[in-house]
Amino acid sequence: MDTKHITVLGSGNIGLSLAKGLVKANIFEPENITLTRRNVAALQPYAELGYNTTANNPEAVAKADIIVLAVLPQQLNKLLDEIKPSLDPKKHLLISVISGVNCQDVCNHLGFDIEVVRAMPNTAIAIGQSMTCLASSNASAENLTLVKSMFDTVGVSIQINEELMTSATALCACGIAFFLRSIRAASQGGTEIGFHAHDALKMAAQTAKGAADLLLQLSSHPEQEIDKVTSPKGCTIAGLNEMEHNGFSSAMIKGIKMSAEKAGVLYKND
Ligand SMILES: NC(=O)C1=CN([C@@H]2O[C@H](COP(=O)(O)OP(=O)(O)OC[C@H]3O[C@@H](n4cnc5c(N)ncnc54)[C@H](OP(=O)(O)O)[C@@H]3O)[C@@H](O)[C@H]2O)C=CC1
Ligand SMILES: O=C(O)[C@@H]1CCC=N1
Repeated sequence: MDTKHITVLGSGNIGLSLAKGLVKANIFEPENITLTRRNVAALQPYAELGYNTTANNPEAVAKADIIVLAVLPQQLNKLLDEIKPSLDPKKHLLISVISGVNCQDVCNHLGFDIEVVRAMPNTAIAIGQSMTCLASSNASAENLTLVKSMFDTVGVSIQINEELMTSATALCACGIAFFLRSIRAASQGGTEIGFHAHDALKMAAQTAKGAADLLLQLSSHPEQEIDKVTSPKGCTIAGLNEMEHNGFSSAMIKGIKMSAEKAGVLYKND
């Protein structure tokens, strides 16, 4: 894989996180990655690390084997118009991390068929801990395997049906923000009951990591693990029930449904 050249068109939050993750996983050298954005000066720290940086999308496409589309949904059509003359369906594989845009939407806008794999990572990709969902309606099995092997080096990936990609966006890509907010809220509670803010945050984050690892390593169900914590007449069940009376689970479920709804219309509304 490291003999290939990968170009990230739209090197913002997720594009840069992906590039950093691929380098950290040792499957690409910065020299084999080109990063683009219009405000190319903002990429100077990456140029100093050996990445190729440019504002010239067609040039960046011409030197790539794999092209990652990582602009906002509302920025996509303009980008596709710009790179269309440089795209070669026989040479290029597109990976789109853009929410709400189908593989067919990309081909329709270009006016020709090109293999597109949709990937929905989250920002933990920068440290090799992403949950990434993959889907395609037109990529070869070989290219899907290639993309899966790439994303498996920067976390865990699964292949899903394309119609579930907006749901995957809500649960996994937006989801990391939901868990971060939960940890922040727990730390705020911790400060109110006596811990300095930096200690409370560290304690809350490690507690959350332990909870996730209990489920991942033991393959157990959350309620099974919760039952082990809630002593009869104890303080855990008192706190948990208070949270539920205030809509804790309901708020998370409603938030995820709202994000999925929004993810489904991000492109269509522009
Ligand atoms: N953030 C996240 O956690 C995730 C985001 N996504 C998806 O990834 C995409 C990007 O999101 P995010 O990284 O948050 O957004 P950002 O705004 O951080 O990144 C988008 C980048 O695209 C650049 N850009 C815009 N137009 C062009 C262009 N014509 N040519 C080259 N670069 C361009 C912008 O820089 P400049 O203005 O300088 O050109 C910017 O750096 C979205 O479609 C989102 O749905 C998917 C999964 C997770
Ligand atoms: O908030 C957003 O729209 C993007 C998509 C998933 C994560 N961030």
